[in-house]
Amino acid sequence: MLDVRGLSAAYGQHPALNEVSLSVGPGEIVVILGANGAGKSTLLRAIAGICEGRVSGQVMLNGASLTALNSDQIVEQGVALVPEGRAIFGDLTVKENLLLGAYSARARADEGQNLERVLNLFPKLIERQTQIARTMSGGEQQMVAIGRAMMSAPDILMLDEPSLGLSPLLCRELFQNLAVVKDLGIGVLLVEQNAKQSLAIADRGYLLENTRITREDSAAQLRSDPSVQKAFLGANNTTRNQPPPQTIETQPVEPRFTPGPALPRRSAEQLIGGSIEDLISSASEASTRALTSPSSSRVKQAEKVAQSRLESVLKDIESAAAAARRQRPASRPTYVASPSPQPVPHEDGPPPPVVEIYKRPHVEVFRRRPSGQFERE
Ligand SMILES: Nc1ncnc2c1ncn2[C@@H]1O[C@H](COP(=O)(O)OP(=O)(O)OP(=O)(O)O)[C@@H](O)[C@H]1O
Repeated sequence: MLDVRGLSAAYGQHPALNEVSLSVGPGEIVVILGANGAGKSTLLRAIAGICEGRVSGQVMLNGASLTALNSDQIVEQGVALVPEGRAIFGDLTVKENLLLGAYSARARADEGQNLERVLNLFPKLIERQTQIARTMSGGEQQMVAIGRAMMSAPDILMLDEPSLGLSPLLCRELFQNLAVVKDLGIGVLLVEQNAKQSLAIADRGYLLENTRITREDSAAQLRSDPSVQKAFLGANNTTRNQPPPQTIETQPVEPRFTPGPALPRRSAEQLIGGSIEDLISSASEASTRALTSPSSSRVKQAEKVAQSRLESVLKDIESAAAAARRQRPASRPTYVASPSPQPVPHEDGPPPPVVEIYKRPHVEVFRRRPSGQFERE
């Protein structure tokens, strides 16, 4: 049983989650509904220990606290997250992606059994195990992402907008698969904008509005509630995919909760559960294999066509720029740099707020050589 008590998160001065409490039982599907920016992804990331902001509150799994643990330890305890956008390793094969999910000690011993369970859940992956993941369709990639999370043998599976970008047919298939995950006794915490299909398979749901839980109810009650229908189920729907109904605060905001210690950050190697070097050499091997496969001449042909299209677009841009230069007036206004940046005056009121963005600072770039090998830049 996952039990979240008073979970809050903030990015600098910007509160993203306020005193959120919820629970997910074994074999239960719980859906979180909310408009864009309500704090849904922050909630899942905070539970998984990967929120970049300041987090406070309690997260318990089967009575044990996860609050002070890092994300690897949280996976080890039995909570897995399928993040928004899937985040699979595109240059690795399907099987390599799945096996990366079994890096935790709790899953390693039963790797074979877990793989069998995933392939039973997604039979389409059986004959695709050696396929390079990025060459698969969006729906198939989503299966790989969920399969990878399932390889960690979780008690709780969290999914962030898994239906995003999928066709209606693939959406239906995805939600049917989640119902099978539930039948395995795994608790599912699902963030979705597809309220109709998610409420159809869910047991309970929470409404998250403007950083706070405003309602908890059975999925059946939520489905039949006119206000939920209006907001999330398409009846005069005006809020789905719209910004949350909050006014933008232009003054510094007082924190509305007591900040606790930040959850520990993780290195990239902790994230993937192995060394970057091993991952790169595995990616190199996969990519070399792909280039030397019988279809590689077709790939080269396609690359040539793309290259010549790119060159012709660049030529068009250059000639347009040359034409613009010829038409430019002889004398141009002179700009004098001001000593310090001044806020831009805003005709209708105060200037827009400054939004702080928190990102991981470390980026490494790898170049793929024509041979298919990857090298660090
Ligand atoms: N890394 C970050 N740095 C700064 N602000 C952030 C960061 N991540 C999220 N936010 C802000 O926190 C708020 C909640 O974002 P979050 O992604 O949790 O919302 P959401 O409900 O998942 O939205 P969506 O449905 O659009 O994905 C938003 O105002 C967002 O701009």
